[in-house]
Amino acid sequence: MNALETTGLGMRHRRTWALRDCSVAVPAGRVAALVGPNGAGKTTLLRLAVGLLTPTTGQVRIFGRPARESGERTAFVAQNKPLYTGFRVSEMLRFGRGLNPRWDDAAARRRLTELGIPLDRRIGRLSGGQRTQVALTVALAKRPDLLMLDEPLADLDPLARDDVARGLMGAVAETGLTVLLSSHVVSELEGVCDWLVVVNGGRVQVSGDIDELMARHSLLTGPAETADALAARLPVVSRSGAGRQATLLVRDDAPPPDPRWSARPVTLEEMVLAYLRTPDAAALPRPALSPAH
Ligand SMILES: Nc1ncnc2c1ncn2[C@@H]1O[C@H](COP(=O)(O)OP(=O)(O)OP(=O)(O)O)[C@@H](O)[C@H]1O
Repeated sequence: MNALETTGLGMRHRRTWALRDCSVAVPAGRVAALVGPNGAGKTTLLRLAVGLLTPTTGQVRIFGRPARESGERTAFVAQNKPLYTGFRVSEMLRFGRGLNPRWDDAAARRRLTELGIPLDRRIGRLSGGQRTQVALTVALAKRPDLLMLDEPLADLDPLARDDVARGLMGAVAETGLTVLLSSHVVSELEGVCDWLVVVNGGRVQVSGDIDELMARHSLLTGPAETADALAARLPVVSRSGAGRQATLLVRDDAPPPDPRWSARPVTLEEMVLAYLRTPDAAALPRPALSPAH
């Protein structure tokens, strides 16, 4: 079962396509990273998925049902962490309890106590990391099956990022929910996320299991004068290097056919950057979508 599935999804604002022909699937139980440069369409995809925007083309399904019917099954933490800064944390919880029939107040209080966040403190007086944790706690207390977060790690120091990432992973382990989070900080997604979606210029470039994707890519280094000949024989994603040495990031796990070249595994960041530098490259075919609805 896919937690999120989009087919031919597009969103146009007047003449600008914020997202085009986007077909992706995030299987249930995954922690998926949504990565792309500024203006790539990440927020648009999340807002469409949560039903806050109506698509211009295509459709979104949440656990097999149209997004607008998913209601209580999804929770969304927007980029600007929409918390009422004048509220105390306890008032925020009371507010959430009143609005959400599935609200788990005991779990929310327990989580905040464990994090050392005082319930009587006003939201506006919390640090950025604490505010993110409160927004995350409120979202988790709704007991969603699919939690979507727009840039939850932005504006946080490394320690706070690590705390937030651990908090998310703990929640996934405890409840089995699916998470989709957008981020610019690719290096910090390693070990947190197990599914990757890359969007660039409104289009999907990559969608798949992170371990499988990394196993299928390698970084080749060798003499620059032979790079053209090698590149003609291999699916090259991006090319770099200066002087006499060239580096090719290829979508291939076989040893290089030229003994003057050496190969090593890619890191997640290298792979993502290679795609972002080459907007025409794509690691698709896409993951299997469920049969046409
Ligand atoms: N309401 C709108 N009206 C016009 N254009 C919009 C609107 N919302 C988004 N866009 C455009 O659509 C594109 C995608 O925007 P989106 O916010 O989805 O990108 P993003 O990947 O989340 O970017 P960032 O990483 O900077 O947050 C951008 O070019 C943006 O300017």
